[in-house]
Amino acid sequence: MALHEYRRYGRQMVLDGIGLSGQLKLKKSSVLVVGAGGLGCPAIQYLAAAGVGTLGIVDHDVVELSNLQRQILHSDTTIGLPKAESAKAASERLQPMIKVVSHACSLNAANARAILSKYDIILDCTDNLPTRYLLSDTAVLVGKPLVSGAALKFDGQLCVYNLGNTGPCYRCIFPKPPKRDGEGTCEEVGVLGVVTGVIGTLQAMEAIKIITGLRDEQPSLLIFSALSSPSFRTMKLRSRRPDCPGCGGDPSTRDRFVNEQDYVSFCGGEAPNLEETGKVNIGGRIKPNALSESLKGTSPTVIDVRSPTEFSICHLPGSTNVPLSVLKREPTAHISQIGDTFVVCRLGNDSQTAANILRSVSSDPSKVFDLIGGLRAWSKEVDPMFPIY
Ligand SMILES: Nc1ncnc2c1ncn2[C@@H]1O[C@H](COP(=O)(O)OP(=O)(O)OP(=O)(O)O)[C@@H](O)[C@H]1O
Ligand SMILES: [Zn+2]
Repeated sequence: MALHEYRRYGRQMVLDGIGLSGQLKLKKSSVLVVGAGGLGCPAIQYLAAAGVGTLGIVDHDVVELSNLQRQILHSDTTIGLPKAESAKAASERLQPMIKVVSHACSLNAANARAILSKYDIILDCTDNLPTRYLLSDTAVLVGKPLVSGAALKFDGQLCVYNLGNTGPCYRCIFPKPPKRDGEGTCEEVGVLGVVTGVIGTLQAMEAIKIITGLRDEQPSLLIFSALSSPSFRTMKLRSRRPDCPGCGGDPSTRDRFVNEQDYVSFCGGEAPNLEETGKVNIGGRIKPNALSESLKGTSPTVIDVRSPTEFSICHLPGSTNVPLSVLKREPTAHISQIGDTFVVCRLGNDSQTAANILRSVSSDPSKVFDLIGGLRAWSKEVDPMFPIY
């Protein structure tokens, strides 16, 4: 190591358990961060600063304004650029001596093995279940530990899978995709940036512990709830399930298992379009421009099924806030039996559910409409100044 490296890393090299040998291990190591979003940005930042020799960054998305509240390696000037490139440039600014490789592509069953096998440790900083299962299966296949993080609203989770190639994998703990009742993605239900910061930073911590040999091999799941006291809880995890298709059985068949998996449909596929699945009683769906016309001159019932918090940020003039949970309890109280009823939400999913419920109690279901694409589409197509997020 050069003199400037002793200076740069001195504060962590003096720590028992790190020392010169630990710093050299970090320098020789390579970590792949999948997802350069809310979790990936803080993880990349600390791994780069700590001197991890090679960092790989996978992300298929581009930077958007709504990312900047938590995806701290990106900035106004990188909006529109691939996140993998934006994060690479930011980490190179932070630490010019390390090697950063960007993979601006979707990680899928066809490329996961080739990409993961180039690195020592994998960080799952993504936000969707198909990628979580794919990463877990592939990490087992290529024999790498997988440091997995998740964050939503005020809560987060952290777990290291396939630790020492003997620890449980994601499928051992979640043989079926975990149900998140009434919950959605960060985009749907929100997340506090600091929560992703906490979990992403802990993912970097776990990676550093594994590289330097400071991590024991006891599998555990850390649960973080910013609004609870205490905020951190740790649960010991069971060992591998012998019948787990991801890590149990004959290793020679695992490659085929990954190739044959349809990860998206295993996890329930895309958010259902109720109209296509035949669950909408009649075709009472309306596009933003048509709703805009319908609102002119008349004063129909407009029900906004978002939460009161979301409603207080912005809403259509004359609309009434009836959160979906309230509407489900007493649908008849909110239906206009005379004129049209228009139901809106943010992205157009909850309003479909709500409209369906209202149709089932309406004397004329053809007068109940839900706004396609929600208020997000309204802001794009009708009113660009509408401050939806
Ligand atoms: N299979 C995948 N291949 C590559 N990148 C992925 C994959 N799955 C998820 N990602 C990336 O993981 C990141 C997850 O981060 P995060 O949820 O904070 O960002 P986001 O999706 O931009 O957020 P929002 O939900 O607010 O739009 C995203 O940048 C996303 O592009
Ligand atoms: Zn398993």
